[in-house]
Order: sequence, then C-alpha cells, then structure tokens
Amino acid sequence: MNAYESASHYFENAASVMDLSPNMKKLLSTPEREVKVQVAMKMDNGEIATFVGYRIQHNSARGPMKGGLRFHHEVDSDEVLALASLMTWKTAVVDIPYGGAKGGITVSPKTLSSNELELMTRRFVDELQDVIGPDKDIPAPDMGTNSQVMAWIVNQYERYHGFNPACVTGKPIELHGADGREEATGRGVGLLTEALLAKDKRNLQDTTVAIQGFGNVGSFAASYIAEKGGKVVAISDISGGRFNSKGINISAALEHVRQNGSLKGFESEKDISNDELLALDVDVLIPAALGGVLKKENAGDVRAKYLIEAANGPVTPDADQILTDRGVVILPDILANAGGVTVSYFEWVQNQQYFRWDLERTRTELKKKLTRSFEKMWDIATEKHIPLRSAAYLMGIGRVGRATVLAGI
Ligand SMILES: NC(=O)C1=CN([C@@H]2O[C@H](COP(=O)(O)OP(=O)(O)OC[C@H]3O[C@@H](n4cnc5c(N)ncnc54)[C@H](OP(=O)(O)O)[C@@H]3O)[C@@H](O)[C@H]2O)C=CC1
Ligand SMILES: O=C(O)CCC(=O)C(=O)O
Repeated sequence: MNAYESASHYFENAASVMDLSPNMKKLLSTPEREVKVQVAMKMDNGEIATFVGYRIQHNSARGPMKGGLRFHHEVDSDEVLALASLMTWKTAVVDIPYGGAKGGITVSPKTLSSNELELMTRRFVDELQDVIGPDKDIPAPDMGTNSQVMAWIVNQYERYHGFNPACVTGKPIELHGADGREEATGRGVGLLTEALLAKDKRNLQDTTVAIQGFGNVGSFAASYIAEKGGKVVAISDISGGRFNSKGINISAALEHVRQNGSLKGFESEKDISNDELLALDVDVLIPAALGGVLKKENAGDVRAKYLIEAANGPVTPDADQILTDRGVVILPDILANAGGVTVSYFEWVQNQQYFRWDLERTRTELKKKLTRSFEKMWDIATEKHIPLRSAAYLMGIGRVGRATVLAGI
C-alpha cells in the first residue's frame, strides 16, 4: 500500500462512519489541482540538471491552501497527494482557516551545494509563482527544507509580486518569520504527549520515550520532553539510533549534530538500528522521520503503550489495526504534528497585520489551540467508542464537509 492508498483508507473509514454521500466523498477526496513541473538549472560544474517538482492543492473549502515542501529522493505524486490530503484534515482538526496542499521536489538535498539548493528552489518558485500566494496557497518547511529555503522562496516570489511576506511561512525571524515556528511542531508533539498521558493520570517525569528522527520535529520534541523531566532513552537519524537507559543528554546530542551534521559518532550506551528503536521497551514511541515505518511486518514488535505520530503517515492501515487490537494508543498525525501549521498560521496572521507577537504569546496560543482540539477529539472518541484517529478524521472531515455545503457549488 503506498502513502496515498493509506491516507485514502483512513478517509474512507471515517467517511463510512459519517455516512457521507458518494458524491460528497468524491468531492472531498479529489484534489482541486495537481501541478507537476520540470525544474531545470545549471549545476556548479556547468552541467544542466533537471528535477521534478510538485504542488498538489487538495482542498480550499475552508480557506487558502496550506502545507509544507519536501525535498527528498522518494518524493512522488502519490506521496505528495497523500500529504496534501492530510493537510486538509489537519487544518480543520485544529480549526485554522485554511485548506490543504503539499509540494516537493524529488531530490536528495544533501547531494547539492548551497548554491545549487538555492538555484533549484528559485527555479521551482519561478514555475509555481502564479499558483501560490498569501490568499491562494502558502508553502512552509517539511522534510529536507528549512527557514533558509523559505527565505529564498519569499525573495523569489517577491520578484514577481512585490513585498509579500505572507506568501510562505517558516521564514527566518529576520525576514518576518515568527518566533516559535521552528520549535512548534516538536513542541506540539511534546504538549500533546503530556495531554495524552494525563488521561491515564501519568506525566512525563515517569515516562520513557524513544524518538525516530532527529531533525526539526524529532529534536524539538526530544528537547521539550527532556526539559519536562521525561527520559528520552533513544534517538536516531539516517545513520542509525543511539540508546542510553539512563536517558540521552539531548543538549549534547544537539551540539554533536550542530558540529558534525548528524548523530554519527555520538557516544551512548549502545548503538541500535532504526528498526530496533521502533521495538524498544519504552512507554512512548515517537516516529518523527519518514512515513510508512510501522507496517504489518513490524507492528507486532512494538512494545510502547503510546504511539505519537510526529511524522506524517508513519503507520500503515494494517499496522494501525494490529496496534489498536493490541491496545496501543495512537495519537494521529493530523493532530499530533499540527503544532507546526498552527504556528505557521500565527506567522501568516502577523505578516498580514504587520504586528509581531513575542514567543510567550505564540506558546500560549499554541497550547490553547492544541489542547482544545485534543479534548474535542478525546470526547468524540470516548462518546462513540472509536479510536483517536477515527475521532480526529470525523472532526476534520465534518468541518470541511459543512463548509462545502454552506458555500454551495
Ligand atoms: N517540519 C515541520 O514543521 C513538520 C514536519 N512534519 C513531519 O515530520 C517528519 C519529519 O520532518 P522534519 O523534522 O521537518 O524533517 P527534517 O528533514 O528536519 O528531519 C528528518 C529527520 O529524519 C531522519 N531520517 C531521514 N530518513 C530516515 C530514515 N530512513 N530512518 C531514520 N531517520 C531518518 C533525518 O536524518 P538525517 O538528517 O540523517 O537525514 C532527520 O533526522 C516528516 O514526516 C514531516 O512530514 C509534520 C508536520 C510539520
Ligand atoms: O506549516 C505548515 O504550513 C505546514 C506544515 C506541514 O507540512 C505539515 O503539517 O505536514
């Protein structure tokens, strides 16, 4: 099952519980626009290279479309479509006035020089500048992109449209970014982990955690959890995992990555593989890297009681069933990692109003939004005796469906 089939499965499941008409189902599952472009450029050595770029605009019933840009060698149209549809439900679950979109380029960004990365980003914007914009579709960071890439995007977009900071979020603070956006997704993961544990009268202080992926999301989630007294016993990146039964020193790991570019060589009690990390005997497992990492073959190995989907689509439907049957509580991606797009919304609001918030306000508003959405999802799940994922989908699809009906076609 590819990423899109997985996302469709979750949508279909919820749609059948909601009794959506076949026409409404079709309307809500079909993307409004799919753009596929050639990104042609001259590499540092003078040779011409071409890359394939995508922007898929899934749904705009609730507002301008919103979603990140992924630079990764596995990006394809199925994956981008799956991620775009998740954005539609995610923005609705946290009730921010957006639809959903996603984009990406099939490329390994680490194989490019900084000049090449900049040029590729600018050429991509040249191809997309007429379909994106502050009131149409607003990109942001995802895997393989960061605030520097967003800075090139805003600069290139403004060459066509004039001063326009709200055309992209996740920008550097110096270029109208929001204090708190960089940490937001990981912080949200931490806040929601606390909220979930609290339902079982538990807290982070007596909790062990394993996190796969130590990029933007994984590292900020680890920092938050460690600061709150949680014991992060394992972290990983593409070089593999590090395990320490007494808890990893997250500040030291961050410093190591800053100096060396990866966790490779970071000392710990023992080195483990990414597969071993997923099967560790911990309370909380947080996949924060690629999609589809928990599947039929390894879902039975999971020993954690709580699984927080920091990554988009980390659990396939087969695995979801196995884990749910085994009593693992899964906090679904469309809420678990929604802290990022929520603070992107705050950044966009600040850009539109030319008014800057301080970090404390951002953190307070983020907590308010996520907590409110979590409690609503929890109540639906409890009342209907359904898993949290189904409850979150009912919330998201319900809001998009109602907006569609009210607006009329
Ligand atoms: N950035 C954001 O605001 C948001 C991100 N997400 C989702 O969170 C996930 C992570 O995104 P983000 O943190 O931004 O991405 P980053 O590119 O910042 O980090 C990705 C991390 O995953 C690691 N990784 C990559 N491939 C593998 C692999 N095969 N096995 C183990 N680790 C791997 C990377 O290692 P290395 O550095 O060594 O390559 C890196 O540590 C994605 O699923 C994304 O869609 C969701 C919501 C918002
Ligand atoms: O911040 C955003 O606009 C989108 C983040 C994103 O791509 C995601 O939530 O998956």
